[in-house]
Amino acid sequence: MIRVDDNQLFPVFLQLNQLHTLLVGGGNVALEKLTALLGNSPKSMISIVAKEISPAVRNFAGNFPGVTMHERSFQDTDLDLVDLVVVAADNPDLNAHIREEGRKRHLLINVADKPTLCDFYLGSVVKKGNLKIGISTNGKSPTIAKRIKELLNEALPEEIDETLTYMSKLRDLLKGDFTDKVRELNKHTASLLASKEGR
Ligand SMILES: C[C@@]1(CC(=O)O)C2=NC(=C\c3[nH]c(c(CCC(=O)O)c3CC(=O)O)Cc3[nH]c(c(CC(=O)O)c3CCC(=O)O)/C=C3\N/C(=C\2)[C@@H](CCC(=O)O)[C@]3(C)CC(=O)O)/[C@H]1CCC(=O)O
Ligand SMILES: NC(=O)c1ccc[n+]([C@@H]2O[C@H](COP(=O)([O-])OP(=O)(O)OC[C@H]3O[C@@H](n4cnc5c(N)ncnc54)[C@H](O)[C@@H]3O)[C@@H](O)[C@H]2O)c1
Repeated sequence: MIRVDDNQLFPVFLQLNQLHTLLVGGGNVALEKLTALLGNSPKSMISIVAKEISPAVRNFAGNFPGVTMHERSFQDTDLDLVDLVVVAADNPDLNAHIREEGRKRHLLINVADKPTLCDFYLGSVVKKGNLKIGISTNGKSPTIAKRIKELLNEALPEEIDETLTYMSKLRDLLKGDFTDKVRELNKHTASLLASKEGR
């Protein structure tokens, strides 16, 4: 049986465009994390620090005005002006050092593919307009997270975004107190579950 307390992750959705992220490393894994960060938040402010920045990272990052690149070794002062840190370097001692220095500054840190060094994990993401679903397997299998993403991507219609926009407009139009509005909004969405209830 699954014990719920084994899964301690608390999901949040960050406004990365309002935060400053440091990415340490400029190789393949850095490119993957950069793609995930900018794919979701193209206006992110990201500083990349790496001894070597690959042409692929350079080309991709060049499309985003919020990204700055610094081709040199990491230094502790890189942590001074940031809110979040993602480490994708190929040096375990450096990972441990950044984690230690980051903790001193109360920063949240992700060390790519090293769950024990992470304060937060990146997740698989399903996006349909305003709808965004983050998927985590509690670090057990990112491959399964990716498959569930593919499944949900196929199952959810693109029109779901129109429904969200309609509901947002409807909420603004509704009169009455909070309870009245919630009752009305629930009435309007009941049909979304009708096929399930009809079974
Ligand atoms: C979701 C996604 C987001 C992203 O990276 O953007 C992500 N990994 C993705 C893909 C992926 N990564 C790996 C594989 C192949 C192997 C496999 O599946 O095991 C695949 C699949 C593929 O590439 O097809 C390798 C891997 N990853 C981790 C380990 C270490 C370990 O497990 O101990 C190893 C083994 C390294 C080795 O063997 O050396 C660890 C982490 N990877 C996480 C996130 C966090 C947990 C998320 C969760 O709770 O589920 C966590 C804990 C930390 C973090 O990195 O944040 C992204 C999906 C992209 C998509 O949606 O398409
Ligand atoms: N490539 C993969 O598919 C993969 C899969 C799982 C795990 N990993 C692990 O992830 C890590 C990164 O992998 P990668 O393929 O991106 O490696 P990589 O060699 O392509 O990139 C490593 C990056 O770290 C930078 N770096 C190293 N020391 C630095 C320092 N002191 N300051 C600043 N930058 C520094 C390098 O310049 C380089 O840009 C490795 O530990 C690897 O074992 C890689």
